[in-house]
Amino acid sequence: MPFPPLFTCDRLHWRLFERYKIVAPYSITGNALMMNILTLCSSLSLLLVLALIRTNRLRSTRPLPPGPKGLPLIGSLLEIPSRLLFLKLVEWSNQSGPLISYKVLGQVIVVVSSAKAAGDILDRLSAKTSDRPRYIKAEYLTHNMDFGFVNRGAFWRTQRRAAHESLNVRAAKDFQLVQNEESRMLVEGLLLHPEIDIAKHIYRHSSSVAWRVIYGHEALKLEVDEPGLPSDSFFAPLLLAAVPGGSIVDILPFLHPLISRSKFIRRYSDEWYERASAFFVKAHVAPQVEGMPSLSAKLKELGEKIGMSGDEDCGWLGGTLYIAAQDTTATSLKWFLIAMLLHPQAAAAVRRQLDQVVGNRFPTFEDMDNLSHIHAIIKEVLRWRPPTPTGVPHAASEDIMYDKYLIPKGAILIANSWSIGRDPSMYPDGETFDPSRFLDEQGDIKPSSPDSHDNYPVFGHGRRICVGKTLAINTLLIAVARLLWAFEFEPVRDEHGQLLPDPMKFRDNGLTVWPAEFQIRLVPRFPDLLDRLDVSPEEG
Ligand code: HEM
Repeated sequence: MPFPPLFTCDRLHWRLFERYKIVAPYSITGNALMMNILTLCSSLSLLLVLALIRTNRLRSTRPLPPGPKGLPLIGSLLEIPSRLLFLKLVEWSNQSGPLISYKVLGQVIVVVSSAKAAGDILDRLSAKTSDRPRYIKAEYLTHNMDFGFVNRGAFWRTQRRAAHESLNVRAAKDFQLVQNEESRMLVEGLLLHPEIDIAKHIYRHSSSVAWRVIYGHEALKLEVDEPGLPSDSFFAPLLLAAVPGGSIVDILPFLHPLISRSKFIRRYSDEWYERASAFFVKAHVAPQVEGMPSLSAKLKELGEKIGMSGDEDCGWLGGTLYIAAQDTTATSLKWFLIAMLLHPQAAAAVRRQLDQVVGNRFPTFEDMDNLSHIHAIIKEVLRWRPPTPTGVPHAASEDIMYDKYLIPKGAILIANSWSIGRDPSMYPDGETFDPSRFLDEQGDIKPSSPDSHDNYPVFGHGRRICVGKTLAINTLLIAVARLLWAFEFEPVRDEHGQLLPDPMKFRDNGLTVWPAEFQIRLVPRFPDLLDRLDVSPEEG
């Protein structure tokens, strides 16, 4: 059965199908096929008319920010890579400046690549720039239950407030107990099980912190997965769907009526939703470890007072946080290890401070005020290799005049945190990994620059700023301090010499970008390391 005309084997078809792994509608036959062709053709014509109207409307006002011209009507569709969008955005920003725009089928996408522009547009104008673009594929997957992907409205506000109640700077202190225990387990696991891939240790650690903080259950084990716990790859479709152009239905929204009516095409998303929903709700309602603080426990206690009483709402709030937390934290730790392999002098500088401040005992949260180098190294890792280099896109809810440009209502706004972290006015020589850029002459952390969010531009902006920022930083602080204290990191060698990772080799996981697989050898710094880890959770 041939494809409908739209899907003939041209470059566009190949790119779309190669990227989105769309199942060709081979099963559509006869009249149904004719109807679908007609629907598609009429929808396409409608879309082209809309694109023309939009283009003309914009031409009559101020210009859009500069950027690639693209082709008539389809804009830059063919220039957008199917993977690692951020590399293309960085290239265009380097050519055209800190505020650029491009179009895909009439949709305007504005990319913000300097700290000042991000501060002006995404922070100070956040009343107009904190919506999310519509993510149709994510809607199929989550049924609009993930508040990170929905527009501002009553549901977003209630969920965001409940998340903030449990994760703000003060509340996050309650979870240091979990972070202590988990970072100790990470070191112990790496020491006792060097045969297990380091990525698996890290994945267990970051997932387990999130799992315990959110649902209050026992720690996740390295070997035995929690029954029914979705693997990291399970969440990948959602992370992919949240990148602009990350799904075919978001590029060609006229397919939505067709897809939404076809149970056959939607069945994967529907099954995904059922499985995710069952898992999150079960995790929320199951009894928690007694006395353990957790988001679920708080929701059960406060319930209706904060408008969060239904198990589905509560389960999905936990699920939203779990998805947002585990992969971003694990990705940061992987980039940290790569940075340490490539820059052993930076690791040595931190260890000198660790040896002075904590000596032979296990570092604790109480040491953190005296460990400026640990803070600096985390800021630098997240600046140098932001785990979410294109952030989570915002949308403009009104026309905005910025500088001499128009950012039209409905434009998708991308905070290009890769380039913001290389903004020469704040981070000169941005390609170089140099944690000392954050330290003053006394070795203390320097006051942060304006619009830098405490030199953590990677956590986003405005009303949408990452709600788990403090939790994430605390998880990283204690894990990084303990890893550097416990081990020397060495590259693995083969007959040709050292196998050093290539920091420009990436694995695209949608919103997060991982380093390509790498190998590392961890050498304990103390012969009796295992005994030194034996601390009570309160001390630890
Ligand atoms: C290093 C780790 C992390 C990074 C780099 C990161 C980064 C981000 C970014 C860039 C955004 C989008 C902000 C914006 O739209 O301007 C975001 C949003 C979000 N983050 Fe994180 N995040 C991390 C850890 C966490 C953790 C640990 C949690 C939860 C426990 C979390 C929960 C969320 C949620 C729920 C949102 C959506 C907020 C909303 O739309 O209102 N994140 N994060």
